[in-house]
This record gives sequence, C-alpha cells and structure tokens, in this order.
Amino acid sequence: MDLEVTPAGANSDTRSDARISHLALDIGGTLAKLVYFSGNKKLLNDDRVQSSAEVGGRSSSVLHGRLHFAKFETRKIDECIAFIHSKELGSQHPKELGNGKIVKATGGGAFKFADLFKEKLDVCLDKEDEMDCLVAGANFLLKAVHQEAFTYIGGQKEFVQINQDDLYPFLLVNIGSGVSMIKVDGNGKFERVSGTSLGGGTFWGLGKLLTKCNSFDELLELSQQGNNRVVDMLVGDIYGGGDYNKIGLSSTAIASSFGKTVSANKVLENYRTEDLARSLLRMISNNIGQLAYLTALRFGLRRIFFGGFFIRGQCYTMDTISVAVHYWSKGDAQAMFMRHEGFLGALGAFMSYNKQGPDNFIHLMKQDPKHEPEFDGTAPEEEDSEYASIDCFLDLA
Ligand SMILES: Nc1ncnc2c1ncn2[C@@H]1O[C@H](COP(=O)(O)OP(=O)(O)OP(=O)(O)O)[C@@H](O)[C@H]1O
Ligand SMILES: CC(C)(CO)[C@@H](O)C(=O)NCCC(=O)O
Repeated sequence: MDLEVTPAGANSDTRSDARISHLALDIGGTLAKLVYFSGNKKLLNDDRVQSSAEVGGRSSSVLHGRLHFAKFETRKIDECIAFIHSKELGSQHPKELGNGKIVKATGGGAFKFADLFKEKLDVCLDKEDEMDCLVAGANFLLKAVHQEAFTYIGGQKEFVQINQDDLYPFLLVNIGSGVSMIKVDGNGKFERVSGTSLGGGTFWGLGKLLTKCNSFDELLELSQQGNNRVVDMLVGDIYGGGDYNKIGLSSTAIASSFGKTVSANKVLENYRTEDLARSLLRMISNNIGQLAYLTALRFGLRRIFFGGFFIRGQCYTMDTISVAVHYWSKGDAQAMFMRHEGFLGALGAFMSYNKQGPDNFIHLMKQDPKHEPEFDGTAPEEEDSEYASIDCFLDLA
C-alpha cells in the first residue's frame, strides 16, 4: 500500500521523498489520524505561493513539499507505529534540546500510548490539548483551504464561500467516538460548551452488535440499502395512518426510533440488518443534529460546522443532520460540513510546531481548480490515499 499518492499536477521531485520532515498525530478513542509533511525543496521567490509573497524571500527556513493524511484504527496502533517507522522521520524533524525527536500529538492516545511510542520509535510525544487542536485545525481549513466547507441539502453539495471577516462566531461539532461542541470566537478563542456520549462510537458499536458487520464501511454500506420504517415507529403508526397536524407532525415523521420493534412479534434475527443499520444511522445523526441546533440556539449561533470521522462524507448522514438543523431552527441555522472532516485535530497538532501560533505556518500553493482532487472520504479502508495530499510549503521562521 503506497500512501503517497500524488494527484495530477504534482511536482515529481517530492514524490520520491519518503522521509517525513514534520509529523503530527491525533490518537482518538477509535481512530489514530496522521498529518505529515514530506519534501524538502526550498522555494525561492515563487509566485505560485497563495498567501504570502513575503515568505518566498526567506528561503533558508522554507520547505516545499506535500501535506499527507492517513488514518489507522487505534486498536491496531502497532500498524500506525509500523507506518511511521517505514517512513522515517528525517533530519529536519523537530528535536528536543539535545535529545531525541519529538512528535506533536493530541487526543487521549497521546497520553495512553506515550510509553509505547518511546519504546518502539524512540520518539517523545509532545502533548497538545485536543480542543485547542480541533479549533486550530478548523480555523486553518476554513480560512486557507479552497472549497473546504460545503452544505448538503436535498442531495446537493454546495461549497460555501467563507468570508474571513465574517466567520466568527460559529459552533464546531466534532463527531468522533463521542461528540464535542465548541463555540469558536476566533483563533484560540473558544469554549467547549457541550458534548454527548451518543456519537460515532455509539453508531459503530451498536451497529456491530446488531448486524455483526466487521468494518465501519460495511455498516455504512449496509445502511444505504435499508428502510428505517421497518424498525422505527412513525407518527402514522400511532395515529392510524394520519398526521398529527395540531403539533406539526406528519404521518411519516419518526415518533420513536426503533419503537416498532416493541410491538412486532419478532426477534433480532427476523430483521434485515440493512434496516437496523439505516435506523441506527438516522437515530444518531438526527440526535446530533438536534443537539447541535439546541446548542447553537443557546448561544445565538447560526453557523454550525460538523467535523469528525463519523460523517465520512456519507450522504445520508449529512442529509439527516442538515434536515435536523433546518427543521428545528425553522431554516435559521445552517449545517456545514468539511472536506477534511476527520483531520481537524491532527492538523491543529501539526500547526503547533509553529512557536508563533497557528498563523503563517502552512502556506498553500495556488491550485488549478481543474486539477484539484475530489475528496469525498468514501473509499475503502485500505486506501488511505483517498485523502488527497496538499501542495504547500512550511514557513519555519
Ligand atoms: N474506518 C473506520 N473505523 C472505525 N470507525 C470509523 C471508521 N471510519 C469512520 N469511523 C467513525 O468515526 C468515528 C471516530 O471518529 P474520529 O476519529 O473523529 O474520533 P476519535 O478521535 O477516534 O474519537 P474521540 O475524539 O471521541 O476520542 C468512529 O466512532 C466511527 O463512527
Ligand atoms: C472525551 C472526548 C473529548 C475524547 O475525544 C470525546 O469522546 C467527547 O467529547 N465525548 C463526549 C463526552 C461528553 O461530553 O459527554
């Protein structure tokens, strides 16, 4: 498996460089995410740089290469360690004063696996706060990456033009194993205002038990063929087929997720796993959408960005969340999704290498929109190359 897939238009000089000059990790309850930079070509006064003309002149502290993304299951952390070992941390990689190499790391695994990384790779995990990293990653992506955020309404994906002067405040809802809701007011200005334990881990865990699926993607795939009405109790099931107009509930609204299983004379084996998976996905997505809206309402926020690997670019998930936010807010608040949804924390940890703060560290090269790779997050597990690398340079000044 070669994770260094280089999209069309990439510089062939960087393709062969397997050494990593900067690597950061976000090791969560379910997935370990990696962001790493490879390539060491210096860039001299290059006008292809997108954000800062000034940087081209300071060639000694500027590296040109690509940012890569990869993920591993946390329960198979040895595979992640083997991957890092195979790539090698090059001489440019940050070191402790007079000591070994350090790797910026966030998420619970930065604490849990610190000894293991020291033992197997002789690297010291330099811990960064998870919420700080999520916010730094989200801010960077929203401000710097072209076509990062999008809405998903009625099956249509539409990219959102971000106005940097009118980005804050927003609610960031990160759906990992559990869910964190963070009110973001600016760079490094935020508060984790809510959270719920009913998250991606709940969907994957319950789904695994109910369907015996062996992978998350298999469970998602199954859900696409299911019909939740076989399992869910609808308003019409309770009201003899009719709507409950007085309180604004149509006959097809879900009155009770999984509620139909109580009265049906069936055991688990009598249900199609597709229907169970569908109902579960809808229940979790709907619930998070509603909680996100209520949290946004509490703080008067109208923009809600959703991140975390639970979303996985999955149409049904995004649609359910969007509908929930739209329905409860009566169209006042908007759900937005992010192309690099699962890598916010890892990107934030990566940016913490910059002592000056997250700004002006990663500079993107100008993209030719025709060559911009599609990033839909739906490819199979083995192919981490699904996450297209980004042509950029690092300003190490
Ligand atoms: N290949 C996969 N294997 C397992 N879960 C996956 C996979 N792809 C997507 N998921 C979903 O993503 C969730 C994990 O998302 P993410 O990596 O953002 O969180 P985490 O960092 O592991 O969790 P936490 O932040 O709560 O510690 C899983 O619970 C599952 O719902
Ligand atoms: C514990 C974390 C922050 C670990 O990433 C996450 O799983 C989470 O936000 N869980 C929800 C916990 C709660 O607020 O109830």
